[in-house]
Amino acid sequence: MIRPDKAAFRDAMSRLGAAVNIITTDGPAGRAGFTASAVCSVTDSPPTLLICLNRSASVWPVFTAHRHLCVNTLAAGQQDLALRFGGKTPMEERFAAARWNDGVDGCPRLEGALLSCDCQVSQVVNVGTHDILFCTINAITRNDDSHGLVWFDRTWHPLPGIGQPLPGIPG
Ligand SMILES: NC(=O)c1ccc[n+]([C@@H]2O[C@H](COP(=O)([O-])OP(=O)(O)OC[C@H]3O[C@@H](n4cnc5c(N)ncnc54)[C@H](O)[C@@H]3O)[C@@H](O)[C@H]2O)c1
Ligand SMILES: Cc1cc2c(cc1C)N(C[C@H](O)[C@H](O)[C@H](O)COP(=O)(O)O)c1[nH]c(=O)[nH]c(=O)c1N2
Repeated sequence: MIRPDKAAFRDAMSRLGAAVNIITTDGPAGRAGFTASAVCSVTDSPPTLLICLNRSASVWPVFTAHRHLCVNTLAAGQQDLALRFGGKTPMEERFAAARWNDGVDGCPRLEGALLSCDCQVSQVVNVGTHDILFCTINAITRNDDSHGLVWFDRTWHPLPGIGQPLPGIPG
């Protein structure tokens, strides 16, 4: 058994494979985006997901000022974007690395993403260092020709395409 200090907690969490997303927003406070793996389905009625955002992130004031955002789930081949949006890089350089379309609420939608969800923030709950943003989904854009991508054990793992099981594992 290991006492769950910060390092032990992170080591344990590194074993939870996760999709990685670029969360974007645009509006009066400007355009902003950050990388998030702490994204999760909450309920299908109404369609809701949650995002955990560290309140110390440079993007926090922008996401707090806006009520809309877009969750762009990275496809295999888009992993460089996760590092660009994962901190320290100036905002214009982050967005310059990819092509974007306007979502229904005006937030940047990533071209070629596995999935993009245009969302409205319905509720915010503070837990420790993070805000949990509960988001109602207004529109979904899917790209079924791309391959999935998982962050597991602090590195990338490409997945097969939609409807294609992993070799050796029955679907
Ligand atoms: N939820 C988050 O805020 C979160 C999640 C993943 C990564 N990150 C950040 O990305 C960078 C690279 O992360 P990594 O996965 O290579 O190694 P890491 O050792 O920093 O993190 C391992 C795992 O611990 C969890 N984690 C990390 N920082 C956290 C935080 N502040 N709050 C809650 N959970 C956290 C995540 O599940 C992460 O995959 C780090 O700076 C990390 O803080 C933050
Ligand atoms: C793979 C991966 C996954 C995550 C992150 C990073 C990386 C590389 N980061 C960190 C987050 O992207 C970073 O803090 C923001 O970009 C803000 O950085 P700046 O404060 O703008 O430099 C992150 N932050 C957060 O608040 N919630 C999350 O779920 C994640 N997940």
